Amino acid sequence: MCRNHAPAAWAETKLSDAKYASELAAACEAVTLASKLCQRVQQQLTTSEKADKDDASPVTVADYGAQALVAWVLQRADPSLKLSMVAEEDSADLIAPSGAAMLARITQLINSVLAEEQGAAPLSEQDVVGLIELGGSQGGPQGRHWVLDPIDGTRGFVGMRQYAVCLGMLQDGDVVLGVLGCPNLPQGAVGDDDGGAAAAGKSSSADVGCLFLAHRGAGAYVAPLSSSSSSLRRISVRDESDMGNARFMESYESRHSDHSFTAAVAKQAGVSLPPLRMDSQVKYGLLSRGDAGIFMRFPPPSYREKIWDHAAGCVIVEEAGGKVTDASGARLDFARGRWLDLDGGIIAAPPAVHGAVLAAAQAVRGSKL
Ligand SMILES: Nc1ncnc2c1ncn2[C@@H]1O[C@H](COP(=O)(O)O)[C@@H](OP(=O)(O)O)[C@H]1O
Ligand SMILES: [Mg+2]
Ligand SMILES: [Mg+2]
Ligand SMILES: [Mg+2]
Repeated sequence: MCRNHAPAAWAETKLSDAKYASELAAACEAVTLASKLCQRVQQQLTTSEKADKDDASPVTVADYGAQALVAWVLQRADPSLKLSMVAEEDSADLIAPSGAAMLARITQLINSVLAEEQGAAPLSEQDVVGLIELGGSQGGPQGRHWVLDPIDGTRGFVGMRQYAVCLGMLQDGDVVLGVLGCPNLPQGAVGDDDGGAAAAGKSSSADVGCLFLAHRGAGAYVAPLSSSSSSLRRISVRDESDMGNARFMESYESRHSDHSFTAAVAKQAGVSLPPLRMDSQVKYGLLSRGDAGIFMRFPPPSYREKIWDHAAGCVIVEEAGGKVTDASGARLDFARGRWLDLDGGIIAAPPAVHGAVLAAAQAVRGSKL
């Protein structure tokens, strides 16, 4: 892959000379393009463009469209390499006869974005199916695998709240790049007063839409989603250990993360501020930017986490100086395939706070056994 594709703004950072500079540039372009498709769809989503998967989670034309567009950009960035991508969506429902109308609508959407944003020739329905199917890799500890959640927080997307396009790059078992496109997130700090409005995806300001990115060893950054190549700002987690000032974040949906359990952990740890409840990996972005101090996720015991729900967010938090572990304090291991087998839940926080939250979670878990 040639090395001259890094945006000019990167010269100001450690990124232009970084090992995976051109891959990061491609990832940012892919996420930005997919985010544009999502923004178009969110305003005009109709019920016929949603389907419920077996686990009752929704999938929309935008999930499929974003996955195909990310694969298209990555493939084009390096046509000589066979793309290995571990992505959430598959083509099964689209190639079934009942999926014909949805496939036609997705192809039309992709082609309008490609024509307007890239001046590119239209894709056929078969091309679109092929791009979506590139996401079927099993990942693993060797070589390079892109890790994609085309829309994380589909419930938030459908409900006009927060969502994120999430792309990571796994190299020999380590997530070395992460990019999050967050079209509904205010660029300014999400403070105590506007937390609820931001969670709902509503903001009084025009400055909405953020791109978070990180390169292992070269830091974490944020830029406006609309002009990500011109202004990058380095970000870091909060430097504060006072639990009285700490705010924690968790899923908007209690079925994704047990709100009563996190409330008990917060109480045990001395956290008194109410939680900020938001959909998607936007929460990892907010932690990395210092808007909130703690992220907790405690799904039902039977739930198995997937790597695309955490890969990009995790490297961004770590490069912003934060710590991300499961409920037994182990780092998350993204090299085991499509699943992220971990113990109990996920806790992310600055190092000065992480230990106390982990101890509190273990105490609450112990008391419930
Ligand atoms: N019962 C469950 N428990 C925990 N997580 C779940 C879940 N059902 C779905 N999820 C996952 O939670 C993700 C959203 O996380 P959050 O709650 O932070 O918004 C979903 O991502 P998708 O929206 O990409 O499907 C999905 O993978
Ligand atoms: Mg989903
Ligand atoms: Mg997800
Ligand atoms: Mg998703």
